[in-house]
Amino acid sequence: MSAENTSANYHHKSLVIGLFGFGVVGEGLYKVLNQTPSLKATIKKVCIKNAGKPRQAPAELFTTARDVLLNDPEINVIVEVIDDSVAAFEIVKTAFKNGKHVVSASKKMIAEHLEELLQLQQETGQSFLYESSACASIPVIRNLEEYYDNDLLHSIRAIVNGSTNYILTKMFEDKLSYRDALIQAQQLGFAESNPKLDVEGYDAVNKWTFLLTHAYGIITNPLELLFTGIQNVNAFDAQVAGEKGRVIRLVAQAKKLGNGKVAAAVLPQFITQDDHLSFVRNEYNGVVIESGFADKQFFYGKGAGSFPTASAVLSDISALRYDYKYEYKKLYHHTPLELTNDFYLRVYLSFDELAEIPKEKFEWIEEWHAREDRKYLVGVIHVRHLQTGNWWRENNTSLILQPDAIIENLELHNLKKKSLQLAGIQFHHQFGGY
Ligand SMILES: NC(=O)C1=CN([C@@H]2O[C@H](COP(=O)(O)OP(=O)(O)OC[C@H]3O[C@@H](n4cnc5c(N)ncnc54)[C@H](OP(=O)(O)O)[C@@H]3O)[C@@H](O)[C@H]2O)C=CC1
Ligand SMILES: N[C@@H](CC=O)C(=O)O
Repeated sequence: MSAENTSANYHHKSLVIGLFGFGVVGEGLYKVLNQTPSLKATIKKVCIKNAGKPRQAPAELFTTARDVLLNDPEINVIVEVIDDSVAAFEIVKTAFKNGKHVVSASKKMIAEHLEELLQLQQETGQSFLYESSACASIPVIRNLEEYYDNDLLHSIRAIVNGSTNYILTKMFEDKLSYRDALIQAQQLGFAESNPKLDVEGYDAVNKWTFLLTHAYGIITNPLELLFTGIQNVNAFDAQVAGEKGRVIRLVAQAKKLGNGKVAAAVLPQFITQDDHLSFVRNEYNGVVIESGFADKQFFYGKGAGSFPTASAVLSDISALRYDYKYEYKKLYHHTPLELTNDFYLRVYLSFDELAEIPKEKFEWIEEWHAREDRKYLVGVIHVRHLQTGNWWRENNTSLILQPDAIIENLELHNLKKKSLQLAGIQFHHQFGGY
């Protein structure tokens, strides 16, 4: 080991930080760092957008000129926690080119530019750490990166968005209206500046995009993945869930299929009481990993908010003291796995008018209920029928995955045969010979 690399030197490596953003996360980090003197990391300058805003920190710390931070040779770490993904990408690119390590919380920026960011990291050799952008306080990226071998990771199911989980909990446990629950999520600092990103599933799918890279070496674009948010989940769905002893959560999932490819989606799902995710309430996140020999493991922690997010940023800053970098092992050192859209989902669909549902797209329908106010069915459908159409998001239609939603081809044949035998007659009656 060279002189520079002794543990004593790691300990004394001084980190001089240029911080971008002083909102929920940035201010949280400022406070957390002030309480962690042992880290020997100091914020030299903070770049914000609006000079006139009152700040709980000395005025001389702030600037609106980004180059003051990016061109300062003493600053060796840029921490980027702003809410503008376009500006964030420019900041991160310049920071790399100027020889600075980067810690970021901007999941939208990371998901949309992952390939370019990977290339820049390779070209410049700088560290780029972004643990806080996935599940805030839960160290899921480092665990996926360091612990699980590609071959052993059978599946991951996770609640990765704190705001939607908070809204669902408040709506269905405390009977708060959707609007009031969202306002609370905003006031508590959980929601994105544009809350559409949370409630319509963009934030969760952004996170899932790069978690798939760390889990399976998959590089994809958020819009390639099948996703929606909680915008269509309604009181009727909650009532059906309650009758069956389930809760509804927005779940990101990925499963390695028998053919070695990975099925992935981010959709609302009914969660049974014995599922670890049923335990995840309010702004908490949870991750259930199923692997070859360990069986199930469950990670749980706060998925949004000032200090929980700042704690992950702090941990990334601390990791820079020993030059930690993600190795993207599944991408560079293993054979990366491929995403597939060739699988089936078992879904619940509630709607006003049956005429608006393309029944012919279903392989089969297992349940059908018509109530006074609304109707619902449970059936099995190929993913391509959801990816190529918007009908399941429109006309007040709500789609929620059944608990064991992903069905592979082989399994399908057996299930189909059995279900046709059991449900075929009833099915004909309900749909007039369909
Ligand atoms: N809140 C949370 O729980 C979590 C948030 N994140 C992510 O962290 C990031 C920050 O979120 P959050 O703190 O909640 O957002 P806030 O809206 O609370 O704060 C955003 C900050 O960014 C600053 N800003 C915006 N544009 C620029 C720019 N071009 N240059 C410099 N500063 C700029 C704003 O400046 P000004 O103060 O002048 O307006 C503000 O200080 C986002 O990417 C978010 O997705 C990640 C995990 C959890
Ligand atoms: N808006 C996000 C914040 C953390 O990533 C969420 O609600 O999860």
